[in-house]
Amino acid sequence: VADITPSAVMATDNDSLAVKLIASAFIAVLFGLLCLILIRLNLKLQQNISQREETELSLTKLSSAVTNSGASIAITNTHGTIEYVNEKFCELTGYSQEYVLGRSIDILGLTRFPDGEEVPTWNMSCLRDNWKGDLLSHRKDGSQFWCATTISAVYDKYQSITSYIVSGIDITELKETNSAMEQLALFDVLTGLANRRLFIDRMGQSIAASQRRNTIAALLFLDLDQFKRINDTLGHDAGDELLLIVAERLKSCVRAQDTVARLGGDEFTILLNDINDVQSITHIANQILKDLKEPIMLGKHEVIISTSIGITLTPNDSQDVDSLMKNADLALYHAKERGRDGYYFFTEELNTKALKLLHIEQELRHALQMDEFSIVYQPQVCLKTGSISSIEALIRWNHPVRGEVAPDEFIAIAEETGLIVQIGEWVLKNACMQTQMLQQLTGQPIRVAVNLSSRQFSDPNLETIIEEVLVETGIDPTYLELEVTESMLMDDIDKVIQQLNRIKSAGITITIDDFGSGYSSLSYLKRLPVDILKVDREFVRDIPDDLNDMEITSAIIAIAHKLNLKVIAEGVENIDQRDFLVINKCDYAQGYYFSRPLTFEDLYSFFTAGQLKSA
Ligand SMILES: Nc1nc2c(ncn2[C@@H]2O[C@@H]3COP(=O)(O)O[C@H]4[C@@H](O)[C@H](n5cnc6c(=O)[nH]c(N)nc65)O[C@@H]4COP(=O)(O)O[C@H]3[C@H]2O)c(=O)[nH]1
Repeated sequence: VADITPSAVMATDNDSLAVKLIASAFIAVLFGLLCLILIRLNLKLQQNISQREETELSLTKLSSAVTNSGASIAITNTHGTIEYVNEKFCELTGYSQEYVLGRSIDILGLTRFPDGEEVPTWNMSCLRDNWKGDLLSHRKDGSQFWCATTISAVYDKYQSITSYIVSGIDITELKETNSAMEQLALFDVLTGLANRRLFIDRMGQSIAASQRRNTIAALLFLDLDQFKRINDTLGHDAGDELLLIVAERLKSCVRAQDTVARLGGDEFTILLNDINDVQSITHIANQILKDLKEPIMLGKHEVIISTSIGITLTPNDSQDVDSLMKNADLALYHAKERGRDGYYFFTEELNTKALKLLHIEQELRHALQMDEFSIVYQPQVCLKTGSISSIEALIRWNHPVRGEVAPDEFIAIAEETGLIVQIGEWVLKNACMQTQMLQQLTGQPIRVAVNLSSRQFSDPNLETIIEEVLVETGIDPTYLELEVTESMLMDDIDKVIQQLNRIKSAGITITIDDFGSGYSSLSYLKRLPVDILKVDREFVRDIPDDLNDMEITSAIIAIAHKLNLKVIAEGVENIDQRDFLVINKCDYAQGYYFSRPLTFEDLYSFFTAGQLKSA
């Protein structure tokens, strides 16, 4: 039975209030906790949202960077199957996205040049590291382009490759510019043959290879014998065409492993590699000589050329590029000296001769600087009057150690080295100056004869030099005589005639020296504007013992007179020779019989004392 007394009722009310209070407190705590959790959850959620937003933003940025990148980008799986390409890829390759997705990256036909190394295979682990290189790739239309490519592997958290990113930039233009520059730097523009730089580089390789493989390499220097004449007469275009034809013919004479180069002008060089015997070289040299002699059509003109070849071998002659070049040049020079249209192998004797030549050349240069040259004069006598008609200037070299050196010992070397041009100018100037002085001292109209060498005669500055000397020394041109030899006049007769005419028009006398010793052709003699013929010493020497010489001498005198030319005989040593010349109406004579060559001082005394033997 329930206690329903008032006190009992009051107690019951108090208990339920307490319970209620506790319950409400509990609920409040619970609610508070819930709120806290909710707040924290909300915070976390907000954090996540902003993180996600950030990630999304950076993904958008990245994707936009990839999509709009100036580089072509493709993403493939580990087998090279394309999963993504950007716009630039489509622009560069000509493929649409739809076409390439799901296809292999091999559609680009990526290959690697020039070393021939192939692009790494896609499914191989060799791509762990990034790969960079230039690839020759193919567009959809088949055209090729050079691509500077980077292939990077993408890894997952377990360090396994999940995909590859292939990015590339078109560098075709750059490659083309580079190869054009390389072409210019290493190849001859006209013929497309190797130029000097490339040839020297190849020589270095050949020298090394011949040592390694125990074989011979041969270096051939070629010089076209008539190139200058063809260039001068038919013009430079014809000359260029000729060089192109020669280049083709030379290439056809050699094997694939050989190098043909053009060093400049008409200088060609050939490098023959892996030669086992010298016969193979002579065989090729003969083939070149034969092939180059085949007629060549230059416009309407058919020309026939020949060549001279100098050959040197490595390792036999040298293993040094410079020495081999010098050797081949020397051998070429010798081949030309021996009469052109032939080949000559370098020998050690050639080298010794060249070294000697070099030494004398240095000495001659020094002699010019140190004033070691002087001039002696040999009187030339008029056989009719017995008076001195002129004097011949003859150079002497007063060597500080060797004493007086005769011109026969150094003129040829000076000629060979080209120094004769400077030496000849020195003689011309000093001979004119001293003759002018002699004229003033003696009051006599003395003419001076100066020898011209062939190099001087073909020097384009000769006429200017003569003019300058005439002005500088003040000598009247009618007192200057120039002695040229027959061989100098043979080269290009029409040009020579014009040149002689110009010199003669100034009033200068022209004499053909050593007449009879060379080619002596009467037909050309008739055309040449010369004044005097000088009978070579050889014909005078054996007069009166040698009947032949006497007949030749008298014939030369007669012919010269028929052509209205004067005659002078040189090397007159005795009275019999003089008498013979007088009887045969020779105009002038020169020789020890009248006087030896004299120094300027002796010549002056000679004039003043009248020591001349009666002519
Ligand atoms: N046996 C003999 N010889 C005689 C007689 N009379 C003169 N001689 C020599 O014969 C040479 C004549 O000169 P050349 O025929 O022009 O021959 C010259 C000339 O070709 C060349 N030469 C000399 N001086 C010069 C020069 O200034 N310039 C050039 N380019 N050549 C020169 O050197 C050659 C030799 O000159 P040199 O030794 O001075 O020799 C001179 C002279 O000394 C004689 O009666 N008997």
